Amino acid sequence: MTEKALRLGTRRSKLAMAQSGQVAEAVSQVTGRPVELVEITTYGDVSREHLAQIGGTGVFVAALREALARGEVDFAVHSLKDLPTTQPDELVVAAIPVREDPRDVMVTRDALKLTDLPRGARIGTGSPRRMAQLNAYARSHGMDIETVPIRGNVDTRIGYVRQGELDAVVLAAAGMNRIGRSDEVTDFLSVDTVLPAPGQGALAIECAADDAELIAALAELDDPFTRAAVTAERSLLAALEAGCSAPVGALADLLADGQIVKEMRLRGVVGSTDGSTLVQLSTTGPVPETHEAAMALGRELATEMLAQGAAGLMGERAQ
Ligand SMILES: NCc1[nH]cc(CCC(=O)O)c1CC(=O)O
Repeated sequence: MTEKALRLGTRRSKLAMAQSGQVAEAVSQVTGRPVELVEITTYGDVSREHLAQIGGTGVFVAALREALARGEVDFAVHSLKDLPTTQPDELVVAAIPVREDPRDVMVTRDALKLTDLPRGARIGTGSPRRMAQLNAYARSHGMDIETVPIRGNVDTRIGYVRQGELDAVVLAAAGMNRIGRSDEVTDFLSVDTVLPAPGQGALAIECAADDAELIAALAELDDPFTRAAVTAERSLLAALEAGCSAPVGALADLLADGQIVKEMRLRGVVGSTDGSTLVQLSTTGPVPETHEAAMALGRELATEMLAQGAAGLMGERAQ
């Protein structure tokens, strides 16, 4: 007897379809049930032009959440970095699987590395976080670059390089991996150069808070270390009172002594998009074993960053 299929609500973009497809397989394995993809078309998908005006990736998350709340689908997969830090009561993030590569990468013309880009190189990115850190790096390394605000999906962004309009574009390694285009990456940016967005590379699997059976099954896909890390990163973001378009980077990782995990380190950065000012701090503590402990790690670092002037850098937006 075959069990009734679980319905996974997904956007139809290449990235969304790729990550939903991968999670569908894993969920099918742990539940023993088939998983059916249900495409949710959002206003943002229909009109890219309007997306900038109606507020970025939040609209996609909102549409999926509405479908979940209406019971049209059983669960949804989000890129954690696009997920608002506030959690609606009726929904729960039932699993955060092991994180992919959190780094940002570049696709450049002639396969150049960041350090080899010529004077006046034009680097496309719509992210104030990426702009701030690339411009700060250029300033401190005597480089002359220009960050150019761009938008669009992976194809559009890489297209600017292929067509010769830009020398480089910045993307997330995880996205490139998930859509099977990591071979086009020409430089992996060190997190010391560009700290990724809070939650970058991680996925959130969300379902209704009262679906106890599904929550229990999805819990098998949860990675507690990834969950602790992204919780700390997102707590930092929330405590800075910043949104997903703020110039904030955060990355938590484990410090190990040989095989033995000792501590969790949380790094944070906020900057002005021209790179003239960066507030960059890190803190280290015991690996958080509870949600509250992970939240506290993020709040502590935020307090220190605010004391060093982070608040004044938060208002900036991509032009
Ligand atoms: N803002 C768009 C977005 N949201 C999630 C990813 C892929 C990486 C991830 O899952 O963290 C991307 C693409 C990018 O930033 O290049």
